[in-house]
Amino acid sequence: MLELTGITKTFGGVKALQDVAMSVAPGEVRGLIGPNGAGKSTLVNVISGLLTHSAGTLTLDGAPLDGVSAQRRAENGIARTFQNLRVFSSLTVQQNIDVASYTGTASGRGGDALLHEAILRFDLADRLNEPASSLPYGQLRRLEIVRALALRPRVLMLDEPAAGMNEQETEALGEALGWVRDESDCSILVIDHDLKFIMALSERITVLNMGEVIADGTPQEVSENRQVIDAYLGEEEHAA
Ligand SMILES: Nc1ncnc2c1ncn2[C@@H]1O[C@H](COP(=O)(O)OP(=O)(O)OP(=O)(O)O)[C@@H](O)[C@H]1O
Repeated sequence: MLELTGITKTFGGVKALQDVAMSVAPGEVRGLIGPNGAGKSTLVNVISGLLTHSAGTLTLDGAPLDGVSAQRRAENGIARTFQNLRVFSSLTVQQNIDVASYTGTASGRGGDALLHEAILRFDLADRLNEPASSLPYGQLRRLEIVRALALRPRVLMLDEPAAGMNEQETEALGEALGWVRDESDCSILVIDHDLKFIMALSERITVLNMGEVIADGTPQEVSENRQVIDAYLGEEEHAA
């Protein structure tokens, strides 16, 4: 269980996060949505240890993460992808995955069979021996996710995985992530602006606005929440 209490992050005078509380249960998919600048990426950066929070506490399975380096957190099972792609373009797809496998704790969670299945589900099996630089954009994004899965994470954080994908690619991505949700005990925290995608995938959703949590609930609960409609969804999405 990943647990955040009172998380605050300031950049100079800007309060990017204010008193944020959130928990992600084992195996749960939690969506994180909100308008541009709401603090979503900052929150993922704080959880992964790229940024140090200004106040509050975060724990993984009861153990405090405060002061634990980003690398250590990754070794302890917190994996992530970035808004901008960060694969090793001169290595093959397989090598990219292997590097992550060696880096991970490989403590037995998941196992090779699960990783093999992930390569199939994320539609990379035909491209394993090709350099990552030869992959089209959608496949590169999927490679990033499989590489993160190769770390055998307990918590996988995805920062806008569907960004730049067409409807078909987004649908396929949603199906593959649904498989991760159903077949592994890995929790997923996913940011995206594609509401159809996020509503279908997430069991619970946290909504941030100007650094504060304004709603936390099932997709249906948050889509009917007046504050969320006013701050982010708008009447049209609500009606849809
Ligand atoms: N390194 C930084 N230095 C100064 N301000 C920052 C920094 N990173 C983020 N901010 C500010 O913190 C706030 C939250 O930004 P953040 O990128 O977390 O929002 P977001 O919800 O992820 O937005 P988007 O949906 O556009 O990606 C914004 O006001 C942003 O300008």
